[in-house]
Amino acid sequence: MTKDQLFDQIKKKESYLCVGLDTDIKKIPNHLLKYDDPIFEFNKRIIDATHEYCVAYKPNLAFYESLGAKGWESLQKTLEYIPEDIFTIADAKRGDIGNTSGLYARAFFEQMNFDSITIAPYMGEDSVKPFLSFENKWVILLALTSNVGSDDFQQLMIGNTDQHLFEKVLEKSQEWGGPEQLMYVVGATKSDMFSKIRTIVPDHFLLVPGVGAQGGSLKEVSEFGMNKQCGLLVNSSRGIIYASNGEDFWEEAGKAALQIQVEMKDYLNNYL
Ligand SMILES: O=c1ccn([C@@H]2O[C@H](COP(=O)(O)O)[C@@H](O)[C@H]2O)c(=O)[nH]1
Repeated sequence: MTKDQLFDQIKKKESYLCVGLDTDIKKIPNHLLKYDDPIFEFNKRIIDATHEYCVAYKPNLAFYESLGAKGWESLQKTLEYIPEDIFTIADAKRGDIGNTSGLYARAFFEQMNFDSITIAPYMGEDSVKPFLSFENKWVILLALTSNVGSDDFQQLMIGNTDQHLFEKVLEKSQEWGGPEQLMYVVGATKSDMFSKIRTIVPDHFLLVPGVGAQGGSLKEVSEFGMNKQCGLLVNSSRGIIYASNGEDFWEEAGKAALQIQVEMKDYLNNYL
């Protein structure tokens, strides 16, 4: 999916919501455990209930890989079930020396047909470039993450400059790819940094986790992070998929997604 096509979807659905498919076998309702593939059955119902209100789905690989071969199967089936016009993100946080990164890229872009993958930038250019050589596929580079530990490295000042390490990541990585194939992860819990980030990457999309369960503010992210093509994919995982753990879980997930979409519609009208 191209940047313009993603923006078209955002305008059509009046939404920049990404639903996180962090499907935990220990958290899904008991009645699904009778199925052969409970994870897929859960995801299928979540997708049915939320697809009208979101423009992206983001399965986090940890939830699938932790189940071994069966988890990979559930992931593949889930990916195939997601409607064609919805952007897909493999939240895998990969990155290694070049030849290894190339194989990770083939795993997620060829074996599986994800639109994008999250990548850790720590190993530098040769670890990221192999992911950028695939047409119509996106790299989403971790810049300023939502967790407390982002203080440890990402928010360190570099040498005698007034630049944080995450700002250097934003600046340097623009030599590797443009806004048509690179996005950045910026946590919703870091909304005070969005204005500064927009001065460095005015045109790129930002994937923003951290609203809902982590307490980030959708309003602040939208006010300070939106650009002329929206430029935001705001993720909520637990806040949507575990809105209820009863038999009605999918209905409640649909309502939780709708509630965010309605708020997003307002912000698109106000800030776009
Ligand atoms: O900085 C980051 C990067 C990734 N994540 C991931 O996003 C979701 C958030 O889930 P919630 O339940 O909405 O809190 C999850 O998959 C994280 O691993 C992040 O939170 N922060």
